[in-house]
Amino acid sequence: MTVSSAPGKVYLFGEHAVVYGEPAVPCAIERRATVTVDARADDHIRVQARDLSLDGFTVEYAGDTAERPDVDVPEGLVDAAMGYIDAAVEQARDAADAPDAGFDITVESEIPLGAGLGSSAAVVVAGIDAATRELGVELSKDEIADRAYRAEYDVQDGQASRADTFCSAMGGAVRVEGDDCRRIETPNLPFVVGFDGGAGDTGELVAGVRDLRAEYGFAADTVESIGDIVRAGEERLYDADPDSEPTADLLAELGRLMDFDHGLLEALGVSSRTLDNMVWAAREAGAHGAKLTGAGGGGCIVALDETPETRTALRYTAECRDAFRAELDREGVRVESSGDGTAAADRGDA
Ligand SMILES: Nc1ncnc2c1ncn2[C@@H]1O[C@H](COP(=O)(O)OP(=O)(O)OP(=O)(O)O)[C@@H](O)[C@H]1O
Ligand SMILES: C[C@@](O)(CCO)CC(=O)[O-]
Ligand SMILES: [Mg+2]
Repeated sequence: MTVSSAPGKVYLFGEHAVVYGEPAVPCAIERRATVTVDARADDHIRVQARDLSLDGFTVEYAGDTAERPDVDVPEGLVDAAMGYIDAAVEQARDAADAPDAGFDITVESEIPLGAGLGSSAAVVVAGIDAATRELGVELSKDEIADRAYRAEYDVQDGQASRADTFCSAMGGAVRVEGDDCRRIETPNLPFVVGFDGGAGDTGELVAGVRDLRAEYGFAADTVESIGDIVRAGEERLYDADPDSEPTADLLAELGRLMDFDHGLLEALGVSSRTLDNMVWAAREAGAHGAKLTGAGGGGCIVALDETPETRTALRYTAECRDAFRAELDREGVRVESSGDGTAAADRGDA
């Protein structure tokens, strides 16, 4: 049995525009998806995903033929869920040259689904890590990030950037521009997350921006302007001392750019009334800046505030279901236990 976990993320800025080759800066946060994988003697895949709905479900199938004895959730949801896990299994089989490998898989997660915190990337990254280790293959973090990207790309019909999967695999703050992915050192940024209890469909939201961009030059300009915001923000990050607390100037400037980014995302049609209300509640509470994170449509906002004020204000905001401080995760994917159940040693970066 092998257990691996991987973190979710928030976007400091750059989501959506990153799909069209602009840079983005996502940051891994200390909320994890944990995937337990047990090799089977046959080629069946059995999945338990209790967080996927209120009831959770179990699916067992072999090859392409789904047999769903215990399913009590809508079929579309099952298909959506199985897409990411299937794709992770395919990547692991390919990496280990074991096309007929079967697994019992359990997914547990602290990351709300479809809420902009990268639950899909975390599940895929942890799943590929656990399944390949279970087959005796140890991939570097870079290889896991690459295979996880291919899995998300397939499930999202070619509409995915490398940002979420690279960030989840490597941990920390990262910068992604097309195929160029790197870690960047930043001071500890005081992220506060507000969650409206809802979700957005990443594929649909990305398709909406793609259509707007194709129809209107000014929508394409808006996407480019998001890239300009990221370029301005990263200059400030490179100037900052990663080993010190962020200065008031840095927080003020990053916050201003986050506000600007949210305005442009709103213009591109990916915000919602509840996300906007949480953004305004955070700003009025004194946050340096606030924006939606991830695909949008519903789910989470991220604000910058080193005090408890924003969190408290969000908790008193009607549209907000949950508000929490999100610490930067600097570790990325990690193995929790493998083989005989002993905690495995840390693996170095590739
Ligand atoms: N705990 C889980 N168990 C099983 N599947 C999960 C779990 N968490 C996420 N997933 C898979 O990820 C899908 C959600 O991915 P989606 O990309 O739509 O949202 P997200 O990754 O949470 O947000 P974003 O991409 O905006 O950051 C779910 O439909 C499911 O297929
Ligand atoms: C909306 C998007 O930019 C981020 C989703 O978390 C899509 C992607 O990068 O694949
Ligand atoms: Mg996702």
